Amino acid sequence: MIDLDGVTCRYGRGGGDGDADAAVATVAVDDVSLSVPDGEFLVVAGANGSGKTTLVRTFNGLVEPDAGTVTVNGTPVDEDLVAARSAVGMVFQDPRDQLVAATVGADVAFGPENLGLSHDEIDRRVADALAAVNMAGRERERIDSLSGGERERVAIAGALAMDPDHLVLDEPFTGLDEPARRSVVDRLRALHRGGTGVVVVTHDLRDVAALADRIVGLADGRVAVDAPPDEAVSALPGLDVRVPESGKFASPAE
Ligand SMILES: Nc1ncnc2c1ncn2[C@@H]1O[C@H](COP(=O)(O)OP(=O)(O)OP(=O)(O)O)[C@@H](O)[C@H]1O
Repeated sequence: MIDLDGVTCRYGRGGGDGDADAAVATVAVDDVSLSVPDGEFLVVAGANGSGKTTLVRTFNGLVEPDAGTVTVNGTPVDEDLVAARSAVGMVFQDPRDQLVAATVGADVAFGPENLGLSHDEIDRRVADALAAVNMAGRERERIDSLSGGERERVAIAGALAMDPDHLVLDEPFTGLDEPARRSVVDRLRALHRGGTGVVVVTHDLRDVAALADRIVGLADGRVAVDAPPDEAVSALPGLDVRVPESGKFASPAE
């Protein structure tokens, strides 16, 4: 469970408290309280600059709030960063920011190696994580030989190899063609069914609306919508969020 209580994040204070500094501060996240239960598929939607990335980066301490608290499984994130980062896996907007090794297997193993696990356990986690993104047995392939969709799936596998309770993906469909988008959506559906909590950040709901248990819509750093998809749909276009054309969401069952 991820819990946010009164979280506020600012940029650009320049390290001082004077009026001049305050005048240039951007409030990216403004007094947000939110709980993300284990196993939930949550979509965080909102226009560019509404605070989505900043908000989810507080979930595992990549961004430290200026006010408020974030706890993961009951422990404040700033008291145990390792626990928070083990429980909340993050896949960045551009997988190139995240892929660190030359081959698929070495890349996915990077996180578990830093946890000090045994070789057998690392191998098992890498194999399981690659299977979960439909890339079983491709450990030896070079990252630079992969398509954009495959790189995205390797980035997801790298986060999964940490065995997180929640997987957070920031704009996972950017730059992917339709088959690659569908493949990533299929993987997210399967992960959710397997019990992993999934948080997807997007300004375009078409790919994930049918999977969501709940949609949180941000506007100017505040929660403007917090509802199941069918209820959220009427409010979201007002937040400059692209919704499926029918305005209705398909059943996630298939
Ligand atoms: N490192 C930074 N330094 C200064 N301002 C920042 C920084 N990161 C974000 N901001 C500002 O904070 C606000 C929220 O940005 P954030 O990236 O969290 O929103 P977002 O909804 O994820 O946007 P996008 O969809 O464009 O990624 C914006 O006004 C942005 O310009």
